[in-house]
Amino acid sequence: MATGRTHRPATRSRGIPEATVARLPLYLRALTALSERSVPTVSSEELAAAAGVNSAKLRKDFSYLGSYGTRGVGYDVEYLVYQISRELGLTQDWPVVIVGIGNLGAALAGYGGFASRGFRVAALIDADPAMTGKPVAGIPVQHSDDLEKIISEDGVSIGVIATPAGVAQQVCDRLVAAGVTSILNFAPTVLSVPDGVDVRKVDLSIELQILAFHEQRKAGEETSAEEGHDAVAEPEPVVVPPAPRGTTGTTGRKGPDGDVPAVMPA
Ligand SMILES: NC(=O)c1ccc[n+]([C@@H]2O[C@H](COP(=O)([O-])OP(=O)(O)OC[C@H]3O[C@@H](n4cnc5c(N)ncnc54)[C@H](O)[C@@H]3O)[C@@H](O)[C@H]2O)c1
Repeated sequence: MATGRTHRPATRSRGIPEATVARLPLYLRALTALSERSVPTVSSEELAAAAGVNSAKLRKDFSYLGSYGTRGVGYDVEYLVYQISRELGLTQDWPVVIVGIGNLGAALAGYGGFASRGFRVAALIDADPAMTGKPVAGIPVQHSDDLEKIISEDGVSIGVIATPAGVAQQVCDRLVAAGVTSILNFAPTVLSVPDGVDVRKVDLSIELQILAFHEQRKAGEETSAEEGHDAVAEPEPVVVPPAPRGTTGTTGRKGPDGDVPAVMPA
């Protein structure tokens, strides 16, 4: 079933760059917080700071949405919430299935942030017969034998994989064959999917490893400062050219605002 990795162009069909798409949820989160405080307008600088993005980049991103704000007033918060939600496809309900209802799957099932962002947990699926029928976060778990039936009946296009790594590819293949075209993978394995299927991977241990790298670096800098001599000279940075269009870069670590840094340590 799996025929290879998905390669997506760096620009979506409607002309919005992938890096901009990756920042839209950051703007939306900041705008939603403003909306909840009934703040009517926001300047690009304030919103950029709240989203952790540079303000020139924010203005460029919003220009793709056709949103330019009003000089001296800023952006209308409610209208931007609507525009970004519409762009991200969040003005419609997305049924989601979670496969693998162990520690992680159960925690995800109970996560209120899905529903509030337009993702309805349509079904919880697990291979363990002892789990079948048991309610988790108020939803009865269904057996994985019925996966295909559940996907087609609920018109599900997004699947979350929270199974052990060893079965994740097989689960992924079944989800895709049943009609799922977007997968959020928590299992620590690389999934192969046919063209037209998007996979996003979440791995908290990788994030921790990156933090460990920075901690180690900070500790090294402090030791050098305490010893009263200059830190060991950093090697010259190597300038990494941007990946060619149409490829999925894997070497660059994404910054918080979705950028792949152009300069990486040697
Ligand atoms: N991405 C992250 O940051 C992160 C964090 C924690 C755990 N994980 C990963 O998430 C996965 C689940 O972790 P966990 O602690 O919940 O494990 P767990 O053992 O508690 O749960 C796994 C569940 O998957 C079910 N399962 C097994 N094979 C299945 C199949 N073929 N179809 C459907 N269900 C199946 C099991 O019955 C079990 O209920 C693991 O791969 C783990 O490494 C990732």
